[in-house]
Amino acid sequence: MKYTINTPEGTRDRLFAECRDRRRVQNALTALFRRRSYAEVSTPEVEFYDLFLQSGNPMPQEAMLKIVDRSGRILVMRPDCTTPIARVAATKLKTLPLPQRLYYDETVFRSGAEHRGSSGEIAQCGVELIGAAGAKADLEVVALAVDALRSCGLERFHIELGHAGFFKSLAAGMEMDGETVEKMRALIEGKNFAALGDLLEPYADRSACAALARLSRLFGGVEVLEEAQRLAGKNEALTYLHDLCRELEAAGYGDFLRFDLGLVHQIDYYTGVVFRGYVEGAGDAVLSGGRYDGLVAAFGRNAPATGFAIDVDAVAGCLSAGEPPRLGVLVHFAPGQLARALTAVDGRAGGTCELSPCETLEATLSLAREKGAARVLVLEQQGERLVDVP
Ligand SMILES: N[C@@H](Cc1c[nH]c[nH+]1)C(=O)O
Repeated sequence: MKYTINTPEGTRDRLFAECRDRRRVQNALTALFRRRSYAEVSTPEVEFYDLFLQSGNPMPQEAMLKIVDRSGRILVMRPDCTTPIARVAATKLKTLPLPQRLYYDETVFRSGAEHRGSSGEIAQCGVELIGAAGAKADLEVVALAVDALRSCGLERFHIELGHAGFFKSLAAGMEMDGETVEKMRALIEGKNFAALGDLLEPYADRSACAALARLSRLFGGVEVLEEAQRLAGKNEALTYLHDLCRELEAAGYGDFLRFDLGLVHQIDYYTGVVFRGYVEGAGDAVLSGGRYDGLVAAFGRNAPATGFAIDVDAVAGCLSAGEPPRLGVLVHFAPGQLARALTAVDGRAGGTCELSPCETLEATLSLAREKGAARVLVLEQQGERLVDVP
């Protein structure tokens, strides 16, 4: 018989330290979210493909893992937590007063090389603040994004802020057809300057052209907003970002903030402030989010919203790994002594003491040697003794 030993593309097994670090990050994040009054929700791992169609297809179809159910309907493995939560907010939570603060600790599934290359199965911890428009909600969520990364033990990271409205207002001034705008968005996102230059050439007389050509270079400190204003004139999105940043600076978050006006998410439901979190020294973003004011309305309830998700494994990979616990003691117990044996294990730090399944003390000693335990605790009807492993 031939065994199947590989796992499907984009998935892998995670062992010991990886599970422990992932759990540590999840615990830190969910504890913080609960402290800020976010309540946990969980949605199914599979959804109807139509759900994503109905919400305006926020992500490319080829990025979704599809399954066909018994009746022939197309299902997708949850490619995003925000869209199903928008569905829940518009339906099951319809009678609850807004805003609602929700958090999740779930896995999303994405196919295609552009989704973090090696991993199509992404553990996400995130929040959605649903039913709150305006600067105070954006401030709350960006501050929470910084605090969330700090709560995991990260110190050297930053959040890059952009605004979906800036690109949209510039594109509107270009009088381009929708397809060309999409092409331009992809070139800006991919920082493909040469092709972008070619695409913009016929539009050189439009006033927004210079700003669009520079957009993917407009990242850095507050001076970026000034440069953008020089290129594009006074713009609501720029003023909004400027004011938001001032408030965040006053609250002590300034050191963690940068701007990236060329930040265009691949997910397409964003309408306002957008942001990503980067850990210094690591390439990909570990956090991604922003304002999405039209998504809940796609399911029948008018509710502006904002939120973010953190890639748990990416954060865990940036933390310095702690020492795993070392096995020190094996417990060899006589018949009738199970309760005492368990008490002995429970009384020591997790992972440092375990039961021996062996019938004879010789076998337990040789097991202890093999596993590197220094001692064996022998529990008999009368008394106990600690034996050094020779
Ligand atoms: N769902 C988004 C993150 C997000 C949460 N809320 C808003 N945006 C993602 O997976 O990138």
